[in-house]
Amino acid sequence: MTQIRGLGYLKIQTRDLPRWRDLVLDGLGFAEGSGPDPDGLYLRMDERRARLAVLPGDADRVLAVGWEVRDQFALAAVGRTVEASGTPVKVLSEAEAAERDAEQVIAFADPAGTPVEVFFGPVLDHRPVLTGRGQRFVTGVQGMGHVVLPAPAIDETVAFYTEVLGFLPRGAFRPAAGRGRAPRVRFLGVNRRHHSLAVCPAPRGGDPGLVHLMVEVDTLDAVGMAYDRVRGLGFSISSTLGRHTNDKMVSFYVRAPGGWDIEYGTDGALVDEAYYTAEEITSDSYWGHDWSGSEPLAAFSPRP
Ligand SMILES: Cc1ccc(O)c(O)c1CC[C@@H]1C(=O)CC[C@]2(C)C(=O)CC[C@@H]12
Ligand SMILES: [Fe+2]
Repeated sequence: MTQIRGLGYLKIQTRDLPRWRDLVLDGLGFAEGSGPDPDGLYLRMDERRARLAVLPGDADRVLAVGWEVRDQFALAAVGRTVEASGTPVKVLSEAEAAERDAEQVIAFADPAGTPVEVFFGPVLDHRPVLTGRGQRFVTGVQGMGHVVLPAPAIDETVAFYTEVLGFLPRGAFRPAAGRGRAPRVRFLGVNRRHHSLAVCPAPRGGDPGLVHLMVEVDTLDAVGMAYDRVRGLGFSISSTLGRHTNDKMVSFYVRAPGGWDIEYGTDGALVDEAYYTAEEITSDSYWGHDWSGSEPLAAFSPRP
């Protein structure tokens, strides 16, 4: 069994912070929090100080995917296992951990080059979470949501997450275009959320290093209102509303500055490990999820 309990936080860098503010505050109704960088944008979804941190910079890229473990013993165990696999692990200083609102943090890169952090002891903010539409984000024991990472060497990356970090296989998808040849998108889970991570075959690594971040809210109305609002703000809809066949989530995808998406969904299923077996889906959705209007994802485009 894995030590990892869920997706804890995501830290990214952007060249267009004002547009990010519009998207996540006005559009998607995240609550504004605070953090160490006075110029940074810190977003709350629950009692955590910041689940999503958006920092200004000269490139659009992921700075850290933060995975949460129970305590210092679990963190030490993960650190030892990752080191033993031949991946160098950095133990962050107390100041660096405090900057992340955690008691202790370790950092390393996965085989695709994604900056990974594992932490325990998140600092809480007990003030009410004033979301834009009064929606509640579905977090708690399911973690913050899921991330989809591009991986040029997908097998090696999946092996790292499953064999070293202990993520559980939660099925696969082979997009129809390349059936029989295309490598599978692989879904991986650590809790009852169907997937906390998916690894997507991509021609290259590098920036932005993300395909999408999925966050879940408690009602379909909140999803519909966010859909209307981001369109009103002029954001590009990468995929229309639809229901996925594996996690049963009803969601849409909106393009964020930087060439990757935020998936905003509701009604995700809960996996019961007592009965679950990993399956291969042959369609991403029962209905909807029309990607035909999507601008190309940076992760799948040639480097400019
Ligand atoms: C198939 C699927 C199920 C549940 C999800 O949360 C989810 O994001 C997906 C992936 C959707 C979709 C896909 O599978 C084919 C490759 C796609 C189009 C991408 O390039 C980004 C989203 C991916
Ligand atoms: Fe997703």
